[in-house]
Amino acid sequence: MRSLLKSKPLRHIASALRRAAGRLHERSSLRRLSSGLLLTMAAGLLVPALVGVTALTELRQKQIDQELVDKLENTAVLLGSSLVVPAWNYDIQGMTRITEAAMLDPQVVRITVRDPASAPLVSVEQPERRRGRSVVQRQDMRLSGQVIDKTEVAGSVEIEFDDSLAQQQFKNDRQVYAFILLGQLLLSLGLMLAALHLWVLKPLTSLSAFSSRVAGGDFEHPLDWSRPDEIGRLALQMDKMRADLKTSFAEQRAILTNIELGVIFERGGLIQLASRQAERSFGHPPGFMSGLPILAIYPEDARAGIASARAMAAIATGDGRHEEELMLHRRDGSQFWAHLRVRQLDPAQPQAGCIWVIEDISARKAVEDEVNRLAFYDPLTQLPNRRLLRDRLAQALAASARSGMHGALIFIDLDNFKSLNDTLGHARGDQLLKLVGQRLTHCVRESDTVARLGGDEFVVIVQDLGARLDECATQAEGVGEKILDALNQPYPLDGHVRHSTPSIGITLFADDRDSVDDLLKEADMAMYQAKTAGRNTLRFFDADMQAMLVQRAALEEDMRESMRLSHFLLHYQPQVVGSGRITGAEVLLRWPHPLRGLVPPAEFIPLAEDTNLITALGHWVLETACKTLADWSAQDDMKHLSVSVNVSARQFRQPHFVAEVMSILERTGADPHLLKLELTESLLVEDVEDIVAKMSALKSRGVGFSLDDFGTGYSSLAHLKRLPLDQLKIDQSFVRDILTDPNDLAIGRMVVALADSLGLTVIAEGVELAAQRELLAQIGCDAYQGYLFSRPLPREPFEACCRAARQAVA
Ligand SMILES: Nc1nc2c(ncn2[C@@H]2O[C@@H]3COP(=O)(O)O[C@H]4[C@@H](O)[C@H](n5cnc6c(=O)[nH]c(N)nc65)O[C@@H]4COP(=O)(O)O[C@H]3[C@H]2O)c(=O)[nH]1
Repeated sequence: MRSLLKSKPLRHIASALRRAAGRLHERSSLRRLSSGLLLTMAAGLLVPALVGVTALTELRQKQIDQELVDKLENTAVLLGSSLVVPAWNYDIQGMTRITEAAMLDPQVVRITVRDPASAPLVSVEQPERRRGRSVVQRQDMRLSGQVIDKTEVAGSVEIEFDDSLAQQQFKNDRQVYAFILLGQLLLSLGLMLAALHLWVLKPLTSLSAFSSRVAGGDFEHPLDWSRPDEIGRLALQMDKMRADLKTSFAEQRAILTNIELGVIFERGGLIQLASRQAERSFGHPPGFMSGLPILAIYPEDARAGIASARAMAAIATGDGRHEEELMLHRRDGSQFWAHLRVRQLDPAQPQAGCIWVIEDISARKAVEDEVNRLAFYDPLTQLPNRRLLRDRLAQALAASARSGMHGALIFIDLDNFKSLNDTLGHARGDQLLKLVGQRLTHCVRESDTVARLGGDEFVVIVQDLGARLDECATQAEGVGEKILDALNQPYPLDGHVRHSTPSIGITLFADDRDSVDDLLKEADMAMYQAKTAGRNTLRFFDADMQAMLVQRAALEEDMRESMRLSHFLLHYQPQVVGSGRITGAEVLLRWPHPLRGLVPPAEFIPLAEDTNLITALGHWVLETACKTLADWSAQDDMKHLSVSVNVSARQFRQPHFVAEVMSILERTGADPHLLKLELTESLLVEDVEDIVAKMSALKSRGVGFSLDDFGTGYSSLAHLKRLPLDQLKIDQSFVRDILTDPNDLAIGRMVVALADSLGLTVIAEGVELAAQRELLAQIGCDAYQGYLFSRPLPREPFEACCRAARQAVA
């Protein structure tokens, strides 16, 4: 076989087939199928043909060889017969003629005639030797019959054949066989290929194109074939599959288009398919999500990496599913809350991809946020409320215990907010609270917490102020001062500028040993200390404050009890002109406490103001003072005396204050001209219109007004000019050092000058020394009040004092 293949034509065929096969191999799979079939068919035809040709040529070779042998033998016999007589006669010429005639056969190469003793008689040889094999035949020449009686050997003849002609003949035959074989092969192959192309390859090519169209999503064009054979059945089945696919794709698309969830099919990190809702959720036009990396749905910041890594890791290491709620990224860069569920199609084959189901939960989150906001935030200021504050404080304490860093809890209460709210109205009060919240937020870092406890109470948690207590205290004080300054700035409310001040209490924390409640209580107590210290200031908490607070609560209770039992008293302190003539008295409230003795008003008046007991208490003071006035009007030596009554800002701001005073005056029969109301400067901070109106109403009935503590507050000249005042009172803080402190003296002078310019009288309080009185007289002060003349006294001793003074002057 190998030798056969080495023959040239077959080599050509084989190499041509190989080339054809090679070319076919490079083509599509269908081409590979056809080249495979072609090779198989060629081999199937070629092998039996080669075997047949081989057998045939071998047979032919034998046949030619045999023919040569037969011919040689026949020629030898014939030649022997022809030469026997000449040989017997020793006729050389005759033998030569015969042999030369025999030599005409091209296959005969040599003829040698020998005598009986084998001596050559005639020998003829072709001049040119052939190249083939030599075959020699020797034939005895026997004479018998007609010439002699017995058989005699006349000699022998030797004939030599060359087989080259026979071999040539064989070659020619073989070529003919090869050409016949080749022709048959090519014809068969051609016919088979034509049949294969027509019946198999062409339909397969059409089916392949059809399946490519279906694979590309074209389900619309059916395969309209009617062939009864196997390929026809295959085509029918494929078309049925197309129809089924069309239906199921239509169903799938209907689901993907109408489902309210976003569905993404992802493989190898790329989005293969996205539902319409997914495209809508992410803000992509239809079809635009396919091909995008799945990471594109995550926000671009650092959380995205973490979130996506979390999802991938959970899918890879878990049971092939992952679920979480997180923010996802829209095409326009905005973000939305989503519930994300990721499932692997086949956990055994991660490369098969995942289904991502995305539910836009923005609306639900918004509701949750709203609920959360309502539960944890103050609706007015949008600041954390008490509940959230407690939670944040607990977290801050835990964090402080972990880090060893100190923090501070700052309690802020607005001074006089209640009266401001009452006089300005709730809308403006709310506006003020909002501004306070905003200012507080600007005073601290974003990580700190500003909360509103309710009313005018705010709390700030400041963290990480330092590892040392002193360092922390300094920092906290800085924050407190900043808050104090910020809240002292004027508040623009509906076109009017208002003022408000805070009292601030600060407590520090360094670990979680103190409970949330303890800390809040401490900061609250510190804030009260700030209030007691005169407001608009800040105080740190210390342990004594606890006791003080308890005492304060008890005091409030006692005060209510004393009011019920009418235990309060009025003391009268003389007001004098010149060297000692008493013109009137300031009534000063006294509280004889069953256990504590006489409690000074400086201790209980602020508490009465904070608890609003001052309104009832003030009413009682006014009524009692007016009764005294009425009593004195019946006494000749007392009827000229005026009475000054302290009126707290809260009391004055009562809407019915004017009516209340009128009604008391009427009821008691007191002369309004002898009643002087002492207002504090701090009253003038808010709603001057209302104050002017009330004062004017009372003034028109004869009631006089004195401005108490003048010089300590905020009164502006513009305000003062509008108030129907009668008197300015130089505060005792300026009188105390007026002899030694040039500033205090200058203030005294300024008050007198101001009073002159406004047409008011001036009274100095806290005059303890004659030198003080003299100096005050020198600078133009009209009246005096102080221990130099008398301490505040109960009514009877006061009356006795007045009478004694009258007699002394007389
Ligand atoms: N060191 C010193 N002090 C002198 C001298 N002369 C008088 N004082 C005190 O100075 C205070 C004067 O009253 P104020 O400035 O109206 O200040 C009053 C007033 O603002 C308030 N207050 C007293 N009674 C009433 C009241 O009935 N109603 C209201 N709203 N406040 C009152 O309590 C404050 C304190 O009253 P008090 O403790 O009675 O204190 C009184 C009086 O005892 C002196 O020479 N030296």
